[in-house]
Amino acid sequence: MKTFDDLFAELTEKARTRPEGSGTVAELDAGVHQIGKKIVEEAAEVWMAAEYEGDERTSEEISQLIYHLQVLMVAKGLTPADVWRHL
Ligand SMILES: N=c1c2ncn([C@@H]3O[C@H](COP(=O)(O)OP(=O)(O)OP(=O)(O)O)[C@@H](O)[C@H]3O)c2ncn1[C@@H]1O[C@H](COP(=O)(O)O)[C@@H](O)[C@H]1O
Repeated sequence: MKTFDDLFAELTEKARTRPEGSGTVAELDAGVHQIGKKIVEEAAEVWMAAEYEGDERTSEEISQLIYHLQVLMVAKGLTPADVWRHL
């Protein structure tokens, strides 16, 4: 099972090597404005899933929100430690 740190390392590597067909690379190239829109969209999907769609769907939507948050972190050059220090 992939952890937050595993995914972050994978996305950081994708940003560095820019493999063909990577959705992460495409999203990074689209820029912070587009990534931000995906975050807002996924956050709304988490909310709707939590109210109406059950635990499995909610978990899936949360994973997608985490993914897009991580893409934003990579785009901005932020590390998990930059975030954790605010918790
Ligand atoms: N975990 C994710 C992940 N979560 C979400 N997404 C993207 O975010 C999109 C979800 O947004 P949408 O709501 O538009 O998609 P959807 O098809 O409507 O899905 P639902 O919300 O309806 O479930 C997906 O289609 C993916 O493009 C992800 N894309 C990639 N990853 C992981 O990131 C890693 C690198 O991926 P690549 O850069 O594509 O190689 C791999 O380990 C992937 O598993």
